[in-house]
Parts: sequence; structure tokens; C-alpha cells
Amino acid sequence: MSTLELLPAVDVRDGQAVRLVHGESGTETSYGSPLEAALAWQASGAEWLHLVDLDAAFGTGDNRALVAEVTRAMDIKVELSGGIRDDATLAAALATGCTRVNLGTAALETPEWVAKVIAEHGDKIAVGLDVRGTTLRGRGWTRDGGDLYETLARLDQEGCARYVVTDIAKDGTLQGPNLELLKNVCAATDRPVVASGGVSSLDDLRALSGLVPLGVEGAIVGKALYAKAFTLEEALEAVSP
Ligand SMILES: O=C(O)c1ccccc1N[C@@H]1O[C@H](COP(=O)(O)O)[C@@H](O)[C@H]1O
Repeated sequence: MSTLELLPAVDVRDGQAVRLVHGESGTETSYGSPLEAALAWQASGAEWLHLVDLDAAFGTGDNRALVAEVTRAMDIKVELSGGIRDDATLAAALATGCTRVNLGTAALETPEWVAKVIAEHGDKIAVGLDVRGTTLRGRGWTRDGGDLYETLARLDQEGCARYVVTDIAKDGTLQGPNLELLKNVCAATDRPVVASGGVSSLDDLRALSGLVPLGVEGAIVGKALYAKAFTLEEALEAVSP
């Protein structure tokens, strides 16, 4: 059986590594230098880094130079997201050498552009499906963007390689992942799914590992690592077969 991939998260706001609660602006807890955080996850054995420019996602500026510096400093694979919405921001993101980018708002607001870049870049493009219930949210999770399953069907048809599914109600809360949502998404698509939101314990990671046969490929872990609920080494051990 394949091993669940773990993607420690570094979300950057105003130059700092932060965690939010429910993705809401103003709920930040700061954890210092994004580069130091990323290097620490790499040193602890991470194979992936999930790196988010939150200011670009919220439209409150950007941390592009900093996320590019962090990406270039990594020897591991980087999934880069936040504010990648047009040719210029996509080109800049890919030029960092990241392994793939994660598109959120663009998949809701400019579907023709997203279909074009999926066709051009294949599995370098993932789409972030950030949901409340079954309603997608964009622009820093502040605006509704349509139905999850209708959008998923459209993106599947366009050849989207992978989805990063975040339950906003769980994100940053340490309440456990939404396993029902993940099962439902896996039932609706044959593409790999990266789970995001709510991981609080090693048992949560074991539960997500149990969904690997259904199509869950990986899990983003944020608050639990920063809050020291467990170490990354313990997490990697927990998901190893
Ligand atoms: O990761 C977060 O906590 C988060 C909170 C609020 C908004 C976005 C967030 N993260 C990620 O940002 C990208 C979407 O950016 P965009 O819409 O393409 O500009 C996506 O990966 C979200 O999961």
C-alpha cells in the first residue's frame, strides 16, 4: 500500500510564518521566519513543503520574493499557492522551481484560463478546493465560488491532475479532518486528493492513511506541528506502513 505523503505547511503573512483559524484574516498566530520553519521541516524528514502566500491569497499585498527565496532554498518538493491567478503570477511561481502550484480563486473565477494552464502544464497544476459545506470559497476564502461537485466534474473533464481539499470549518482548529468530505470527493473523482484542515493527532494521520486506497494521496499538516501536538518525525513514523 502507498504511504500517505505529509506536507508540512508554511503560510506566510507579512513576512512571517503564521497559522490562521478557519482561514480568517486577523486570527494569525506568528511562528517567526518562514525560511527557518521550512528548513526545520526539511531537516525533520519532510519530502514536501506546502507553502502559501496568504497576503497574495487575501489581496493584501504579497510575499512573492520571500516565498521564491524559501522555495529555492529547499531540496525537497514544494507545492506553492496563494495569488496564482494569471499568466504572470503562474510564470513567476513556476520559475521558483516549485514542484507544483495550487490554484484556488482562479479555478472559480477564470475557468477558461485554468483549463488552458492545465492543458499546458499537466501535473504541475493542482486545484485547491476550499469548501464550507459543499460551497467553494475564493479570494482568501471570503467569497462563494460555486458548488464543489459541479466544479470537480468540470475540472476532471479538463484534465486536472490533483486536488487539494480543505474543509475551512476545520482548518486551524485541531478538530480532526473531515473524513466524510474526503471520502465523498474521492468517490466523485479518480484523481489524487491531498487532504487539508483539522489534523490534530497521530490518530488523525492514521485515519487519513486509511483513505489512501480511496485516493487520498497526502495530508497537509499545519497547526498541530506548530503547536507541538506531535513532531514531524513521529508523524512520518505514524504513516509509514
Ligand atoms: O491556507 C490557508 O490558511 C488559507 C487561508 C485563507 C485563504 C487561503 C488560504 N490558503 C490557500 O491559498 C490558496 C488559494 O489562493 P488563491 O485563491 O489561488 O489566491 C489555496 O491553496 C488555499 O488553500
